[in-house]
Amino acid sequence: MFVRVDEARALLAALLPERQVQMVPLRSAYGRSLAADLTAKVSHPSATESALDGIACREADTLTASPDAPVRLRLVGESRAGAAFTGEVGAGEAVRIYTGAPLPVGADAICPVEQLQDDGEGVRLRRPASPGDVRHEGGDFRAGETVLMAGMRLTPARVALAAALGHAEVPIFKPLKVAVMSTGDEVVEPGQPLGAGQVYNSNAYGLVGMLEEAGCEAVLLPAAPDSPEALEQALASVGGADVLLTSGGVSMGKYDFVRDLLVQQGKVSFWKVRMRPGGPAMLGGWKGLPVFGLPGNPVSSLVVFHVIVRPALTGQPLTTLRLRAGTPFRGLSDKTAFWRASLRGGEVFDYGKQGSGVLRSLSDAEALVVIPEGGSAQVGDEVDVVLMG
Ligand SMILES: Nc1nc2c(c(=O)[nH]1)N[C@H]1C(S)=C(S)[C@@H](COP(=O)(O)OP(=O)(O)OC[C@H]3O[C@@H](n4cnc5c(N)ncnc54)[C@H](O)[C@@H]3O)O[C@H]1N2
Ligand code: MOO
Repeated sequence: MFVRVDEARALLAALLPERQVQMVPLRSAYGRSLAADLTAKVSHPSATESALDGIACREADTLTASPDAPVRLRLVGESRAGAAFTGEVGAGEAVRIYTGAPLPVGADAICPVEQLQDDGEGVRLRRPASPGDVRHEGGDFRAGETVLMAGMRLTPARVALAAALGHAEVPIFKPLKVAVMSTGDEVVEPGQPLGAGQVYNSNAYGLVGMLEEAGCEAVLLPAAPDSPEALEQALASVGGADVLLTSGGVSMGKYDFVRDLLVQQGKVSFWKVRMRPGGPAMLGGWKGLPVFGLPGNPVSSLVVFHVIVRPALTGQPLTTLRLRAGTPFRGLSDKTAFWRASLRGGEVFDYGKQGSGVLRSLSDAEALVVIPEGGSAQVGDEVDVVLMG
């Protein structure tokens, strides 16, 4: 079955097990997906407070203040974080105040120290005090408000927000356990000598990194040689993974045994996706284990992971931007093209070397330009751009 990119994503998502939920301490929450909405236990700010170091006073008293005609107010006390001023600020009065300290009753505006002349008992304001420098109770969020939604990825900022909401632990979807296995007689581990016709196993290391970025538990398996028996043995030893990613052995060659094994002994959900690079990708199952066969070419394997596997594993859609093309991008009549591209000055430029073996391009190019089937783009046209992390 020859499927579109969105169909491939949906078919993979449908083979994944139902996600289990677990509570984790905030320290371990980064990168995970939130399994339930999070509600604020407190308001932030918890009280109306000052955004600056200066004085709190009544705005109305200070409207005429200027460098040439400063307004003088009498100091009646101090408000600092943890020790609020308990009196009331009356007309012509001011209270020294610090960033984050509660605004005293009666005051409605702040004037920063930079605009004050202090004579010990009073202050002269060179400009009117500003109500905009008051931070209102609950201005950020209110107790009881739902602030973080189920399904959101916990970025560092969202972990910080969960802490501010008052949660010490958060419910997350248990990470999927994803095994990675390269295949091919020519594939050699880095650190070993490289013989004629051999290649270092780069795919597995890129994939493990991308899985960890996607919040999955990655299991790196030894590379399997090109023999049906060895491959079958390797698959039988996978045990415990929610899904297996293989690289290599899915194309038309005589030694493409991943494809053969799934066709002969397993189930094939699809073989080939209407995309370039990465067309020969396949999805199937072997004895209950979902197997996603990534193409061996290094660029193909990482691009297919990025645009199909990652969104399916995380449930997060692929984020695309609209940017202007700085170079033309050709299209393909029957495939979506994902061309490696560089970003400069708000425009996107063809990286040039689009061969699927040019691993360097993945390091140099920050983005993929998506040209839909039958489309193309000229200089100045807006195109969809996928950022590569
Ligand atoms: N006659 C055809 N030949 C090919 C077609 C086709 O449609 N007709 N498709 C081409 C496309 S597109 C791709 S992509 C590749 C995919 O092939 P396989 O998935 O079978 O991958 P291999 O043949 O095993 O390897 C391809 C290439 O990648 C290198 N490789 C493999 N594994 C790794 C690894 N772990 N790390 C680094 N590099 C790896 C391998 O040495 C080969 O150079 O098929 C085309 N052929
Ligand atoms: O997917 Mo192949 O990547 O076009 O070389």
